[in-house]
Amino acid sequence: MNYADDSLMLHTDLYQINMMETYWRDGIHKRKAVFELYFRKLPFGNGFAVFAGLERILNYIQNCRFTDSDIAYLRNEVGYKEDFLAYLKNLTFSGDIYCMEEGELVFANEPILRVEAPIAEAQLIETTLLNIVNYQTLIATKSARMKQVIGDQTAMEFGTRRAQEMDAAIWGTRAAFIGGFSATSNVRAGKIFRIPVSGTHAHALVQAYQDEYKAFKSYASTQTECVFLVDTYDTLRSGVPNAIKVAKEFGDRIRFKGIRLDSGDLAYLSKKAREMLDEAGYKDTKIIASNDLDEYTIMNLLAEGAKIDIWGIGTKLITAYDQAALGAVYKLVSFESENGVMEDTIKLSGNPEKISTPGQKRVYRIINNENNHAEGDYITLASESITQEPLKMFHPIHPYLNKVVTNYRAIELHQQVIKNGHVQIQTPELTAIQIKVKENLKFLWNEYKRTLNPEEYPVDLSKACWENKRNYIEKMKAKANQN
Ligand SMILES: Nc1ncnc2c1ncn2[C@@H]1O[C@H](COP(=O)(O)OP(=O)(O)OP(=O)(O)O)[C@@H](O)[C@H]1O
Ligand SMILES: O=P(O)(O)OC[C@H]1O[C@H](OP(=O)(O)OP(=O)(O)O)[C@H](O)[C@@H]1O
Ligand SMILES: O=C(O)c1cccnc1
Repeated sequence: MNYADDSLMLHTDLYQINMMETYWRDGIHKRKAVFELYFRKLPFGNGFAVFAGLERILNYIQNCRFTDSDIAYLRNEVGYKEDFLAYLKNLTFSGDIYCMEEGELVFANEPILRVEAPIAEAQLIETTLLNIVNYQTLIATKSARMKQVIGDQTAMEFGTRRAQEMDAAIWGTRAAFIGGFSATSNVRAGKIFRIPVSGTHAHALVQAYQDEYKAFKSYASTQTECVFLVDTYDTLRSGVPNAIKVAKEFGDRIRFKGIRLDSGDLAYLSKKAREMLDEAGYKDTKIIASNDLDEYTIMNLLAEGAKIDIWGIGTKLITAYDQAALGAVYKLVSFESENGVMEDTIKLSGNPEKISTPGQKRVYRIINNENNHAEGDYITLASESITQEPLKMFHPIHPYLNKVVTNYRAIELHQQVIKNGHVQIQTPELTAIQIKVKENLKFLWNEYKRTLNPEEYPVDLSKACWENKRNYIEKMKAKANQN
């Protein structure tokens, strides 16, 4: 039997539904749970990450309802009983979600998103939320990292053909745009998200005509904006001269926008090609480079004085080539007890970095008013207020690393995006999110933004949050020892 693929409700791990059943049969499924989503280590050795994924999360939550085919599948193929299926059939997401804005800079071990919901519902959505945030944030971060190196020059996203399937191409393209890429070759992403689409042509065009000059001529006869790919046979002996020849022949009938280099020594070839274009009077014609580029090759090419104006980047961006996963997790930090009181929860680990921080929390960015730069992020318990001045910040794992900040402002990074299951915000235009990333980066000292070995940006706990964590560690260890 085939089941219609008509919802995302089963886009979760089986264990979530099994746990939901346990909670439901035990009658605790409606008890309020607080889960926080965060990652433990910044990707790519970068000094910051860029959060992306909220738009898709909101779409998902809005459509959170099991369809008939979902229920039929769970009944026929997984074997849940009718009473539990009846509960699932009527379920919608009824909780609250607090989240950073897309484009916010985010660091290790701070909650990006917080879910406050009946535990069964909060559990159900874990896998999808992680799936979305882990990928989109990874690609937005890779894109922003590349853009830090590229600076004000243009970066074009070329990755669809190499992406891990279609969803990755589409949402990865969106994340790449958030991180600072200007355009994509993926026309569907252009249609869905209104990302500018742009492109040149492939080697196949030249091969099809078996003659570079003829191929460029046919292209120029049919396209008004022309970027010629000049490396099919010999970049400097035939590619660039043929591009110039055709541009001259067509004159005002085309816009000779550029040439693309896709192999060989891109520094050397770009310099020579620039000379040839300039000599022929095409000073405004751009040089586009592609071929397995990443932030390191680009850094090298810039250091070599390459005359490249536009960077076309595919594989190493869309697949997050040097780090396949962000590793974000979703942890229960507080749960309603039998008598209706919220009690903090903790996950212990032999590795101090993996011990979760109990309690519902708030995250603030502390901006020094004197220099308008971020001193770090400050995590408090939700019950605390942050009015005390001066502010003592200390490292959560090495508390002797601390500092006192006096003249500052504290910007809360979470906003409520879902209330009782309903979306509370208007999602911003994609361009506005991209601009936000740029603005956010201005608050960061260069030491945190450099590509190689950036300084570690402080993410500190308030005293109350830290003491709460220490108390819970001791309490749970003592309990474990009694058993
Ligand atoms: N001047 C340069 N400095 C640093 N890296 C470069 C330079 N020129 C090219 N590269 C990079 O080096 C790699 C070149 O790869 P490789 O030599 O395998 O391919 P190629 O020159 O494209 O040859 P092919 O014709 O097989 O495609 C690419 O990642 C490219 O971006
Ligand atoms: O190198 P990337 O960063 O992944 O960028 C995308 C690559 O895709 C194309 O090559 P491909 O060999 O697929 O097609 P082509 O025949 O047009 O060169 C293009 O020429 C780029 O080299
Ligand atoms: O338009 C291009 O030049 C392009 C598109 C996809 C992949 N590589 C290059």
